[in-house]
Amino acid sequence: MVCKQSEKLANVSLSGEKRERQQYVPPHARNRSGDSRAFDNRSSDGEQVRSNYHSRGYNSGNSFNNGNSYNNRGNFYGGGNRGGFDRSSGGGYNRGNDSFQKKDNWGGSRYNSNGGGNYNRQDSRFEKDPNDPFFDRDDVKPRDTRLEDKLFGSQHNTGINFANYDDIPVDVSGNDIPEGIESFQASDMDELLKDTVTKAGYHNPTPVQKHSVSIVCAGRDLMACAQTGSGKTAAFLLPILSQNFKDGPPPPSQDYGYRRKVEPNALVLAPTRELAIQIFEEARKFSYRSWVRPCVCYGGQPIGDQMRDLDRGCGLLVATPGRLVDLIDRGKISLGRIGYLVLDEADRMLDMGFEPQIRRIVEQENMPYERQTLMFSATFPRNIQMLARDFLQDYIFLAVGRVGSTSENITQRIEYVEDEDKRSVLLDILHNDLDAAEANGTNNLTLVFTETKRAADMLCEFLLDNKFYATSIHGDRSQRERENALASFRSGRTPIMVATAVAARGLDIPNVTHVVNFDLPSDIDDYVHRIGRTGRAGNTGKATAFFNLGHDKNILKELTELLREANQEIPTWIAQKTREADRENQQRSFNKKAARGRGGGGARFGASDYRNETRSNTGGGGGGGGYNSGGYYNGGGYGGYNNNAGNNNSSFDDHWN
Ligand SMILES: Nc1ncnc2c1ncn2[C@@H]1O[C@H](COP(=O)(O)OP(=O)(O)OP(=O)(O)O)[C@@H](O)[C@H]1O
Repeated sequence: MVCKQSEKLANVSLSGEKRERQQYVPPHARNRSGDSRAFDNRSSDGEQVRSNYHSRGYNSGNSFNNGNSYNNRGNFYGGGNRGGFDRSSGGGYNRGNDSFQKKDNWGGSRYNSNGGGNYNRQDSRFEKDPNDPFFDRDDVKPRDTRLEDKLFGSQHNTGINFANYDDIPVDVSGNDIPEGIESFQASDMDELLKDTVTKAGYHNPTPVQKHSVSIVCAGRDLMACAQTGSGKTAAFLLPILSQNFKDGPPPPSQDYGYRRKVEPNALVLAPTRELAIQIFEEARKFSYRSWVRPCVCYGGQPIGDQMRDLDRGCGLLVATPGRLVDLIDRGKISLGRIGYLVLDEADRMLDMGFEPQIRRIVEQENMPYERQTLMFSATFPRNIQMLARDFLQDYIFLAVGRVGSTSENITQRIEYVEDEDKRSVLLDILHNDLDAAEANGTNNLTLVFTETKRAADMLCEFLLDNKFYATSIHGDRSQRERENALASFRSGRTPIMVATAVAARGLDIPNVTHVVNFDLPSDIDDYVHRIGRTGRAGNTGKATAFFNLGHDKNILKELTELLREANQEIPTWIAQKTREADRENQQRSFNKKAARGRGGGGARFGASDYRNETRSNTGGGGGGGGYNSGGYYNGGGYGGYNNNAGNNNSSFDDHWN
């Protein structure tokens, strides 16, 4: 089906001459003098546009140089002492300042691999100020106003509906659930972190943060599910960093020599490179002035650069699974000191086929059994709950709203559009967006999703031919191109980005006011994540989906449920199309969704803590026995599941086996 659609797109794109394509005038713009407002605002002729496209969209390398954050960080920490092997220059906190000398043993004076950041600048900007509330704390670096501007300068503003998050019902289940925090300031979080949180403009915690801070600080494992854009990143970073700040840096490794491994204390696994970079940037922000030095490792970039950066110290590592395995194989990283493991968007990692790598990282390396494990996503299908069973111990399940639901901050519209009309309808939408942006004087961004990489490229080309500034992001583009495209979109230079699923998860881009599903995904969870790129942090957004029975009938029922649940308008044609799709579905012998364990018709799997579902289904009792994931850990049997079942007095057994 996808192929068919691509062919159709190809026909439009390739068969028409360029001039012909440029002659397209969308219906609402007809009879106007000059139909090229999309570009006319910026450029007066088509040729210029094309060159603008190259300089703005694809080749604008400048802006995302800061994506290579570890290179930039040379400016902030240690001023380019990349080697880190040089004791005299690479050490953490080796300044002549008394209060810092005390700590020179923990900052990683050799290789810095205990997580201490380098801090050896002889610069008056970095001298401690006696009026600083943290003056007496040896583990807190002096302020750096330039870095503050960089980290906290462009805060993401929360929207008018931010307070409404508190109205979303919260379901917390498990043993001995700690009380959620009321506010960051009244919580037990480390004082330095409280200060940083305020600098970051976080005045009130979101519901997922209220609970996760107390749960993680209480030393518990957590499986958390909350709607897109509701602050899950800080929900895991804040308690981990707070605990790290309180615990102080680990003792230096006894292992000296050039083969010495980097031993982070916290590991965050993310499915995509861009998401890993984004989490890393958040970690950098929240670890400001602390001993924790975050690093990021992901594919598509020279591994040597990443290894050198790791040598400078790494307390918290954000990584994509493939690159992490590579670094482990090269003997660069040891997981022997991991105290916190986070699987962000774990369901997506499994969809992408990362399960073997994840299982290897978690089960077959030397990761301590006594770690805390946290899993976060807006959706939790069956396969991910099974992973939770294997990796988490006596965990608390936290759901803010129904698992897999969409935020009411997003106004969703479903349009019935045949394939051959999609481009024309899209142009109408983009013109309307442009009108709205002009009227409001805002810089609105529109994200358009296609199903295939080829379709993304062709649609981007088509938009450029129609004088819209657009760029594209997908897995066939080089990492540099991907990062440039994202930076160009983020900055508003190309306010339209055509993307595949690679941009569906986790990306937090302010001003994305409209998400268009040019092609609907086949999985409803993907739809939830895609539209979640707008309407974040209490801001409002729009999502439009092009639906047609040829492609999308499998998703229709779940889509309708989702719309109803989020109080969205349900178009009248949907009832009729649902009946048609039902008739067809009944005739099909194989139901893909059922194969994935979603269960047709009723509530989707994972709508609540699965342990409870199982308990009520089986009548409880049992416990223990059951699952043994293979005994990678000393003492036989990864005890999490058995433990959990036993403590809960609930029964996982037959359901999981
Ligand atoms: N307590 C808070 N106060 C103000 N802003 C916040 C708060 N928590 C998070 N934010 C902001 O909200 C935005 C969305 O947060 P985040 O990216 O963590 O959402 P998410 O739940 O992980 O979304 P997704 O499911 O798409 O990954 C970010 O810009 C973040 O800075």
